Amino acid sequence: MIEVKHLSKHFGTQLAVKDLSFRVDNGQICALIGTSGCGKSTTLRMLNRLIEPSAGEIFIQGKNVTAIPAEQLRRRIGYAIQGVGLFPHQTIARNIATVPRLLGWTRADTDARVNELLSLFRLDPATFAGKYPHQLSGGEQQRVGVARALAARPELLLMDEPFGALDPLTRTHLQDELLRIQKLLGITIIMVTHDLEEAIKMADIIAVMDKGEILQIDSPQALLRYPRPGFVQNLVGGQDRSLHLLATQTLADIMTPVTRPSGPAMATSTSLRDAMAGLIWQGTERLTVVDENGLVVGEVTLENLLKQGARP
Ligand SMILES: Nc1ncnc2c1ncn2[C@@H]1O[C@H](COP(=O)(O)OP(=O)(O)OP(=O)(O)O)[C@@H](O)[C@H]1O
Repeated sequence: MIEVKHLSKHFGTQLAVKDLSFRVDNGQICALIGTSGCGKSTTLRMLNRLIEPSAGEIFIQGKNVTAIPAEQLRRRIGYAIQGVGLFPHQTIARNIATVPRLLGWTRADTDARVNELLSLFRLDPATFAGKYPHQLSGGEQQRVGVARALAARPELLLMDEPFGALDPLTRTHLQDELLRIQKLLGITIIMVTHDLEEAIKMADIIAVMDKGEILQIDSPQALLRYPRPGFVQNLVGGQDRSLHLLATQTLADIMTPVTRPSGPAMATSTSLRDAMAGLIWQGTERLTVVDENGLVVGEVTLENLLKQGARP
């Protein structure tokens, strides 16, 4: 668990981050979202002490991190940034091995970890380990950047717009990959984004920041249903708010249990947004929900879907 209490940062006379307090439980993903210059990156960089706070405290698993030497702390916290920052003259394997090598892992343990991470990110070790960063696509490089951040099994992963520079398809794909890996490893993630859709898809809790302050911190659904008037409402209140709301739930959340099929089959994990698109596309008003073995477990009607996306 990571807890931040009254965290502030001055740059000269400018107060870039003002009295932030929040908490992220183990295994959760927290997204910091807000307009450019609102203090997201500064907040993230104070968590691993790349920037020293002007005031406030940070606790990781109940321990005040100011008591931990910054170097040691950074090795316990993974950090992945937009544009990756891979070392251009080192192979992919060596890039990923950076922190394990600093920590003095044995060659065998380091090699095994590199192979494990490459496989986890669906990059064939035999093909990729010996390549150099410039020989990889942007999406592949970004995966290596995240793999490197995870190499020493950190308890916390900080990500600063990790998918910012990618095309929408690659971006969606990498978001799915990261969610899969995060579930597998149970790691805690704090990510900076300026993309509401990304925050809704990835995060358990979203902190909306403006001018150095957190204006609201809530689950995606609560944020969309009950945004605070003003900045937050403007951020989430566009015409696609109903679609965002639908994206926060899956068929498993709203299905009526049945055992007989009554329409096109969709998996329990399908988001209501995708289900709605599927029904519109197929021109039908009822769908069948199936589990991972293809067994019928429920049904959902278009009427029911519409209610979920309606104004609260
Ligand atoms: N090292 C620094 N020295 C002086 N001012 C800084 C420094 N780093 C950030 N700032 C200022 O602090 C404010 C917050 O910057 P920060 O990078 O945290 O914003 P951000 O929300 O991450 O923005 P973006 O989305 O554009 O990256 C900005 O006004 C910025 O100009």
